[in-house]
Amino acid sequence: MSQPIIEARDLGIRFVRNRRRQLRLREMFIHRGGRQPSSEEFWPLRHLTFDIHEGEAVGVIGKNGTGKSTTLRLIAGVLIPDEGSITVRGRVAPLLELSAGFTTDLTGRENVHLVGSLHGLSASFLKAKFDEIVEFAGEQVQKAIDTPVRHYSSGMKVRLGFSVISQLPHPILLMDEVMAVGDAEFKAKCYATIERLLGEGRTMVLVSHNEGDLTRFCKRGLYLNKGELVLDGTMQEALDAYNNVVRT
Ligand SMILES: Nc1ncnc2c1ncn2[C@@H]1O[C@H](COP(=O)(O)OP(=O)(O)OP(=O)(O)O)[C@@H](O)[C@H]1O
Repeated sequence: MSQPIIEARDLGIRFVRNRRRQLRLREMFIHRGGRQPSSEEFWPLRHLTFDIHEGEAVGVIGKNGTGKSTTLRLIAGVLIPDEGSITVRGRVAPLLELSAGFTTDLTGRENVHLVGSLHGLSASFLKAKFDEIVEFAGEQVQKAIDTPVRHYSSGMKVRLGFSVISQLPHPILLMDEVMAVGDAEFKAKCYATIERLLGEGRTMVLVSHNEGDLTRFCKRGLYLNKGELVLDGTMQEALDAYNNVVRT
């Protein structure tokens, strides 16, 4: 078998949670002029080992705050691990959080060009595809394309983000709760695009709380709990394990 396209080995990352913001008024008086309260380190993810092969669609499930988005950010290279390693053999098209990394003071039009070029799309390609990208994002975005993105709704940002990112030729697609904010029309467009991209042999890692979306696209599932990979099996096995814990 060929080498995995994504290879995580004993992967871990440490974050610092600064306690200062959580101090109560009384505690602030106690600490006044004295030693600053210490920051608290924690591991949102630790000891993660998995391989993902080219063409696989893998769903990631787990309660809120269990490290799903952090896993995607590590794969995207936005975060650097403190332990272990993550090897990614191919370029990544990331659709993380609500947008594709838009600059909110720039207009939709400017962001399409900026984000597209940051991901390696040429100016001539973007010019040729611009109308298609905006049309895919829908009528509301079309009307607001020369308005700063800070005035866009969450749904509008995701629509435009998905529209740009789905144009990338990169072999790996990362998606974090993309369909959750879209309306029915956008979901249908997303489904068709994802099916096309998977049909082309792309690899996808999908974070979602929607069982329908996960089972629709992913044969394989990773179930994370408290920053640990509890189960790496079929999507249904991962969902069953997650639901057993949630219901007890
Ligand atoms: N930059 C950061 N600094 C400190 N803590 C962070 C940072 N980013 C995330 N965290 C914390 O790390 C933990 C894991 O967060 P993560 O966003 O990966 O969870 P998640 O499983 O994607 O959650 P959700 O389902 O709510 O999206 C949480 O406790 C979160 O508060």
